[in-house]
Amino acid sequence: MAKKTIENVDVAGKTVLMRVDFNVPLDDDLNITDDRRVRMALPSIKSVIDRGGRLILMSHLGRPKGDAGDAKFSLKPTAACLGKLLDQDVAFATDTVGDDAKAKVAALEDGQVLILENLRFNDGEKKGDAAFAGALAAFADIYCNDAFGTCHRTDASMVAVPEAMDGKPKVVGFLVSKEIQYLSDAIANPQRPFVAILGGAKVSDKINVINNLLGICDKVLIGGAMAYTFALAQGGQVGDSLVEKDKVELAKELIAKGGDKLMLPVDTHCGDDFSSNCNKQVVKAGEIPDGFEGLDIGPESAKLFAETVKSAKTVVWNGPMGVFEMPPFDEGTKAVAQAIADSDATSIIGGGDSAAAIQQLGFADQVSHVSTGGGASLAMLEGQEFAAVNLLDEA
Ligand SMILES: Nc1ncnc2c1ncn2[C@@H]1O[C@H](COP(=O)(O)OP(=O)(O)OP(=O)(O)O)[C@@H](O)[C@H]1O
Ligand SMILES: O=C(O)[C@H](O)COP(=O)(O)O
Repeated sequence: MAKKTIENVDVAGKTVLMRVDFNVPLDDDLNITDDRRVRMALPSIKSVIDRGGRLILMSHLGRPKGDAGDAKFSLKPTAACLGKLLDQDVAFATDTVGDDAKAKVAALEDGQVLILENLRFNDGEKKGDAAFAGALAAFADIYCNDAFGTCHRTDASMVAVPEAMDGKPKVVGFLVSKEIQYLSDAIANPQRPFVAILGGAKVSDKINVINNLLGICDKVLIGGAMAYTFALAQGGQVGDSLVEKDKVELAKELIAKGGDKLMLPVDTHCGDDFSSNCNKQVVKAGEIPDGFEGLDIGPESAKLFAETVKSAKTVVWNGPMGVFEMPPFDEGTKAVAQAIADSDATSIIGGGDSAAAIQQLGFADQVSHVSTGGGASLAMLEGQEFAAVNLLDEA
């Protein structure tokens, strides 16, 4: 069902409390190493301030545990980053619902922006605490959720805060709206052939995604380390590869359920050490010798996967095909990314690492949509519904 968006509400002279996902990576000097999540929230932010609204942004950063105030979890660098992107001052409150936040909210003028400190510095955020939510809700006239990466969470700012703003407008931002449009439409109304490519480290992270997509897709291609658990399930030899022995039975069930739909690698690029300059060899899938570990899909698999992608009308990709951070084991991931970039299919890239890979390889502009959500995009591909979105106003 379509949700009311931020552009559907009159914000002039009003205070908007917007949940964003500014959970950005920081280096040791607290520089933001990838500001994509801040940039992707700009359309909603601008929509409010350009129409004379007063904007309070709230987010979490990382998973602080009892270390409130620790600079490595502070949202302060995002205020400077956003200020540069907007070319205007962005105020920063050193707390969430304390004296500094209250004073800065009261001082906000039309067209100005304030960022509150990390919501998770307050225990109430993860607990969904009503008093904490009530204090945040009291700041504003309008609630907006533009935090796609956090939509699968039921933290206070995602659920209890909009619930506490009963009677006031509760809307989605442009980013959440766009992400849902791509990720849920791909599943509900895919143009066929619909091909999913799943990789990454663990089968256990993606069991529900594989299960759900096997019911919807025409082909599900499996790469990454999780392919070795499937190889083991087929009675193959996996040498020293990363495997999840307790998931072998489940892999057998998925192989049986998938039939021809499930495509596993036919060869493996392996090495005798987890490093770029190890001794390498390409072997048939399930024939990895002792002393070697699988680090990428092999060239035959890359070709097969690329051909399958070429014939697709919809492609969803989550998780790299190998250890793409360590050349030459980035070749399988590159081949798949290149095939997606070359294809005319609607292409959706989900997951933190696949998004990073497509960016790193320079193909981000040649795909239809790169999700800002890791866990949230997986949850959508599993077919989950989000309480944080369901409770917002209908259009
Ligand atoms: N054959 C392999 N052996 C060991 N590690 C591998 C292998 N193939 C892929 N990986 C690693 O898996 C990691 C990515 O897996 P992950 O499941 O986290 O992917 P993702 O879903 O795209 O990302 P995220 O979890 O951040 O959303 C990468 O760091 C990559 O190096
Ligand atoms: O990076 C993410 O996936 C989101 O910001 C959610 O973070 P979380 O997994 O710590 O809730």
